[in-house]
Amino acid sequence: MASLAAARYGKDNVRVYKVHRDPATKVQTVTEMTVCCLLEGDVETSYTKADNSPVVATDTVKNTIYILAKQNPVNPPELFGAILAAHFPNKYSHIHAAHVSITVHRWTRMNVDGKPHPHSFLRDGAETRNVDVTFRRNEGFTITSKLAGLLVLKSTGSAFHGFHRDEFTTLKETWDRILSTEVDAAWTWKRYQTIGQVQSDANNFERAFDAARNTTLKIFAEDNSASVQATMYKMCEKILADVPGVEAVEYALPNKHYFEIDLSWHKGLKNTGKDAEVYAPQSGPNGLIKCRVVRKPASKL
Ligand SMILES: O=c1[nH]c(=O)c2[nH]c(=O)[nH]c2[nH]1
Repeated sequence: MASLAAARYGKDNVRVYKVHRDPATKVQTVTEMTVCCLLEGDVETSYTKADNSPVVATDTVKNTIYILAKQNPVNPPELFGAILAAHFPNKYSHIHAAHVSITVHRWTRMNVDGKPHPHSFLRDGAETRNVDVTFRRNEGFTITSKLAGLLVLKSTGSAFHGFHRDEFTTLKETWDRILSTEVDAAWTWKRYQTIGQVQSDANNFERAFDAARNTTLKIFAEDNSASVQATMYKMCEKILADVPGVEAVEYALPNKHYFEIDLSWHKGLKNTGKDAEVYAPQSGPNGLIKCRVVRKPASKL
């Protein structure tokens, strides 16, 4: 006997663009995002009995994303995600939860002749701002904000020594190495009960994103890194200290290796250790270091 243990369905890869035109200044502002919206509820018979009657079609989900984007602000994405997620359980009594994931793509305003251009933008990097919002009837909203795909490199100021050694170990200790990673950072907010509560934190979502990005860059650049682990923990600590509404911070950092190349075979060329200048960037394998940091429970004393 089989039984349906979990099910959710909806539309993925819904691409949406929205423009805001300021009539007074004629300045236009654009947002481009990719949305995934999955529903959960009393839809079991659609899987087990080929009964489509409870299915809010995924095409309807896509239409709803467009309509709600027209009728509501799409910024901050945390708020739009919450509006969208709440819509489905509020409209359909047999839908109990909605999971919305939004990827916001960069369109950075162009500077032309030193002045911000009113309606022209550039894609300055693959970095995205993402959110995951789940709304469950009677439970409220869980919101995780993310920064993804931020590629960074430092050419010194990173070491890795004192690690465990045994008969499987070949890695040499280093006191000066290249450190490069593509930052994936996520911070989870305290639970919200109402859209009003999410709305009143709108500025905090914007500030938190800027703080998380600035903290990531500043600590990456300034930390005399003992390891990816030690550096990422400092980033998590700082974000928790700076953003009171955040309960947990997570990072996933690939360690993108740059190998020294011994060129001594060519006329004794010195290119290792302190003489290393030409390196071989590696596509893989790469280290992958993850952590999740939460606030310490308050002492009972
Ligand atoms: O910062 C690092 N952490 C590791 O765990 C590790 N392992 C490794 O081979 N190089 C590195 N670098």
